[in-house]
Amino acid sequence: MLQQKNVLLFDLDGTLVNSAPDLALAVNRTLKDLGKKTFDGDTIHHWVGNGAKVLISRALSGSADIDPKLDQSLINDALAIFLAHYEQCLCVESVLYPGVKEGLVSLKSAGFRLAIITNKPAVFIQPILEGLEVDNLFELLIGGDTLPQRKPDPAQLNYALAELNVTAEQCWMIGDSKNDILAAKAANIASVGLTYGYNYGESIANYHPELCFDTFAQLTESLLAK
Ligand SMILES: O=C(O)COP(=O)(O)O
Ligand SMILES: [Mg+2]
Repeated sequence: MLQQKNVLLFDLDGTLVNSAPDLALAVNRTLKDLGKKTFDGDTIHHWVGNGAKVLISRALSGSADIDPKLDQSLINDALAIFLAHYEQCLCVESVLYPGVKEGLVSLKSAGFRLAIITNKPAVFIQPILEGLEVDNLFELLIGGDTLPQRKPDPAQLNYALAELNVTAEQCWMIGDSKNDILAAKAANIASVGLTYGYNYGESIANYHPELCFDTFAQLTESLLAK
């Protein structure tokens, strides 16, 4: 059953790239510029997953639950400052998770078509892939601002199906967050949960992806298995 699917839709942050340290660096530089309290990396890590605006709104709220009284103009100013800082530190501490580069290369050589669907702003995808030397493997890059909707909405996944001219049955959506699994289910795409990334401190298995792996090497091995 696994080998009948030949399209792999990958989430980026927490799935291919451990990007939380650089996101935390940019968040804290932003908070410092605004004269606000900064946070440790572990706290910020739990706020990653819904794109840049939600991340900075959580940081301004000091909580995963965004303060409904937050001023919209403060959010917009903080977002602009954050984006400028993040652009300067995309690959300072960010690394591919173990087994990702070898896994992607062998999956592509085995005939799988690869795409990225992330909630991260699209402008950062290519520079990060270049910085980590995996930029020539993907056919399609979809960011959190490519469409008005973001995961867990299925719109980015449905858009990918149309762009790649494939059916939902041909694809796996592979991610670390409930947003990936919920979007996949809403698009009728089978999903794989990876347990090492960012899921707000919760087990990804709670969202019932079809498959679950603890390492990228295990994922690669399963997909390549006859
Ligand atoms: O940057 C984010 O908020 C999440 O990005 P992801 O969708 O690649 O996990
Ligand atoms: Mg992710």
